[in-house]
Amino acid sequence: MMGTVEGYDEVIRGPGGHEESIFVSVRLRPLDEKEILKKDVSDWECINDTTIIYKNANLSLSERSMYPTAYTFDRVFRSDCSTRQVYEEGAKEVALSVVSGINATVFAYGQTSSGKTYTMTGITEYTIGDIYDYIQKHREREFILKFSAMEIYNECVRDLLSTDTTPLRLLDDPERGTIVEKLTEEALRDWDHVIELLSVCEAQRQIGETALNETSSRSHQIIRLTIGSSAREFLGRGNYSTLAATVNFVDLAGSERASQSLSAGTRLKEGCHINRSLLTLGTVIRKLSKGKNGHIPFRDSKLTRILQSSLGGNSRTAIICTMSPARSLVEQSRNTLLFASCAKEVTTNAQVNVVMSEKALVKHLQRELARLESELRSPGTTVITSDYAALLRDRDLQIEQLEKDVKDLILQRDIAQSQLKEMQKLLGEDRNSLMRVGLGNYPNLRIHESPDSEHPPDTSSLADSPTFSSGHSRSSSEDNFIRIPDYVENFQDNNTSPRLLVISSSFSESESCHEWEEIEKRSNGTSEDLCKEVRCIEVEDLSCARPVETPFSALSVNSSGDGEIPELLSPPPEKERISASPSLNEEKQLVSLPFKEHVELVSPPLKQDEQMVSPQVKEERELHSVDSCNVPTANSSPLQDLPEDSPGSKSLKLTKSRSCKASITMTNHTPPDGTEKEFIARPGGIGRKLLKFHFDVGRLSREGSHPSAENIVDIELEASNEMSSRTHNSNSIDTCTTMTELHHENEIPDAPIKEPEEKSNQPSKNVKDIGLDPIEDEHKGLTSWPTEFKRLQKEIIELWDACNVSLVHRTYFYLLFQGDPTDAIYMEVELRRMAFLKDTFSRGEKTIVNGQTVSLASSMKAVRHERRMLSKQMLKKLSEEERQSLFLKWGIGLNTKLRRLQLAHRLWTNKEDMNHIADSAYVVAKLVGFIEQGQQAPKEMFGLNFAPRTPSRNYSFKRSLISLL
Ligand SMILES: Nc1ncnc2c1ncn2[C@@H]1O[C@H](COP(=O)(O)OP(=O)(O)OP(=O)(O)O)[C@@H](O)[C@H]1O
Repeated sequence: MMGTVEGYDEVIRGPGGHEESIFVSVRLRPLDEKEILKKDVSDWECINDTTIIYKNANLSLSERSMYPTAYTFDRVFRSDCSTRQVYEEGAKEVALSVVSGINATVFAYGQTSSGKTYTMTGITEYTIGDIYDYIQKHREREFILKFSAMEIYNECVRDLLSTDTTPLRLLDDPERGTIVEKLTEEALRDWDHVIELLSVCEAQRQIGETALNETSSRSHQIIRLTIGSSAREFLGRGNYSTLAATVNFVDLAGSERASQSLSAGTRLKEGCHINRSLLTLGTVIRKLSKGKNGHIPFRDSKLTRILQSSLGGNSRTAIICTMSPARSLVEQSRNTLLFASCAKEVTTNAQVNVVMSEKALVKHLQRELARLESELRSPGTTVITSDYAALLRDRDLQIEQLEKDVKDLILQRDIAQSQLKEMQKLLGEDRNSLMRVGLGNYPNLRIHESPDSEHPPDTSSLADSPTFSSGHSRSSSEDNFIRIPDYVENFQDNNTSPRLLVISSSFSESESCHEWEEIEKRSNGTSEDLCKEVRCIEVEDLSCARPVETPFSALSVNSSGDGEIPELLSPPPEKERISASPSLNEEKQLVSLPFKEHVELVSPPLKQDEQMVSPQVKEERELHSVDSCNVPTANSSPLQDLPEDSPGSKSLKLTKSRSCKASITMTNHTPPDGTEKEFIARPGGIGRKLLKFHFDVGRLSREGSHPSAENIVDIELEASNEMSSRTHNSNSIDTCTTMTELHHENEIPDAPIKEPEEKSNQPSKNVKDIGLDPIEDEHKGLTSWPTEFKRLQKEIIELWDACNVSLVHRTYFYLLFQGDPTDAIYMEVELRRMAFLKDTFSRGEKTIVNGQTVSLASSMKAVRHERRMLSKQMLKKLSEEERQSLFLKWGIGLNTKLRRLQLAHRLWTNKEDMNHIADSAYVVAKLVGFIEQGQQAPKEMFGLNFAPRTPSRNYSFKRSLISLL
């Protein structure tokens, strides 16, 4: 693992790192002359080595009850303690870790004039002195010491060893953390050189007189010593290794209030900046003290950025809080102690940093490899260490998680199968039913027949129909077909992780097509390679719909992208049709999932769910089924008379959808060898499990009264670990079934959970059967959808954050998926994709997203760029008033520099706070014009594409955003 030692490129953190609390001590200084003159009294007393108390006898009862009177720390120092003692007992151990290759930080915090500089000056000198002593005593090693110093003044970083006052930039290095660009580093020659450099720093440091301290330090000062050491006997041999670490001595500026220091003008401005930095430091410490899980705003100030690793990362840290004993400063002193109390709870995880020469690295890796190999070869002889046990536990957890995933997918597949069965039933009963629901009137509708259909289409009956005219060619119908690029990328991984491939989506809007073409060009794929012709059907509206016995209208569609003219509505060929049985033996399993806004339809229970249907509904269905082949009219739908709350009482409505298509395909396919049996019988044998989840949804659309064929969403998911794979060209969809959406206004499908074992014995559940009865569902152990949604949403947000996903993507996804039960699949798909991405990044690997190679570092960079783009948009998209109110709301000073950039940098940063997420989404949506247009991207695009697909007409911005990914 890489460490963060400035000046060293490749630092390996050795073992032995452990969590350790920051060492916190408090130093009380004596009353100073001014305080004595003002007849101030000393109200604080260190009653032992660890406790300091407030001893004001005049304290009112309410004050006593409000504040603690005793505070305990690792060490407290009385006012008569020398700085040497403070160093020895409060900082030495931490500071000298640096000679052993462990980063260290010592900093002083406290109100102005409390003795921070007084203390830190001594600590710095004592430490460096001891380091030289150590070097003297360890002749067997060669040491290199480098000295640098900086100050943060008014939120600008200045090099204290240079006369150039140009602010230095902070750079983020994914491996080394925050780096101060161009900071001078002097190689130390000897002790005199140290003293010389320290006095240069002192002279350079911004000092300004305040009412409380004539030589008040107005800046935060960081003196940094980097020490590298190597054993002399290996030097020059090429296989040496070096211990490398830095120690920071941080003298913070005074945290006085502007009123107290009577600051005005420049001093007041300084106070604001100092306080902002200190405020952020306080917030960071407070948040860290509660754990490192939430968002820690290190980036909100230069100080916390630079000190990030010292405050919770790879560093040992000691904080000395200095305070005056004066009664008049009691409030400040309490604040200091509060800060110190929080700091006590913060832990860091320092590790030994080892820099290896290439040769040494190779040797080290060879040794490591040999060790691992021998462990693998003889696990029995290897002592079952706690590491090994932990590894096993991890594996178990992974297996558990995978089993859960498999169950979820099986359930989703079952649901889809049952829906598909309904469709097939519809097709089987009446292949021309779609004609009767009005499709014959749509001149632009074309439907593909699967080439190897067992039921060749009877084109004669349709030959004259413009709807099914075989005279259409793709090129002549561009306006009605969407060309969908198949950004199918094989995320081929080792055989322990599922393969995911993917991903395409598109809008029906022509601009979106252009956008796709743009992206296609960028990804070096030809349109032919990437695009797929989509054939969809569309049903005009409710008035055209007939009451049907199944919840779907279904068509077989050949979407192989071969340009063949669609010929006929036909059921899919037997071997490729989804079976209603839960068997996994089919080559592919097509699963339709409900999409809202598309179809609202009569949804009588599936056949296998018959027993779940109330007798009343059954009776009514029987009554109406007689008429099911007739073209209905709005007022002739017999089902309209059904009671509102009966399961089949919803009317069929096929409405417009935007174009969409998406494909997620796992590349391994189940060999038809009964693997599923194993899979079903041995859920624990995850390595041999295969799950295919083919999801294909054709979305129906219309243009006025003449809908155009637009959509197919095809998602095929397959998870396989050990299966021998045969390559599947995901660009071609062998047989797809276009489905309409099942959307029940009142019947909310809940999160599907079902044991795989049950599926062979029990009828598949239709979406509508799940979640209707929360109490019953609870009995069955089903999670309620709202709870599940929140969980998924939170997980996704966390993964976005971890993977540095585009903010625009997050925003669209967040705004589109607000908890509708039919969103479950999108949430699931997004979750999986992000988990995959995170996993890939965590292994330090790159992957390909939309034709571009993406790594953790590049995604980080892209998000930074995106933030800059967003900040630029603020001028265009937000009025002055809106901007100001946002700055205020987001705690950004109205006069601070780079306000817009600051705002952009705060967007989507606090993944714990859902209000923050909602606000961020709102701001981003506003900036990219999403809100303006009142348009929503089709949800399906998210199934499947990582890149933002803004429906915005602001192409240049949109493109630049997309190009960020
Ligand atoms: N423990 C101490 N014993 C004696 N004198 C002290 C002690 N601590 C501080 N002083 C004196 O108090 C004064 C203020 O100290 P110092 O400048 O270190 O405060 P500071 O906290 O760094 O203030 P600022 O934040 O304004 O820079 C100095 O004159 C210093 O000599």
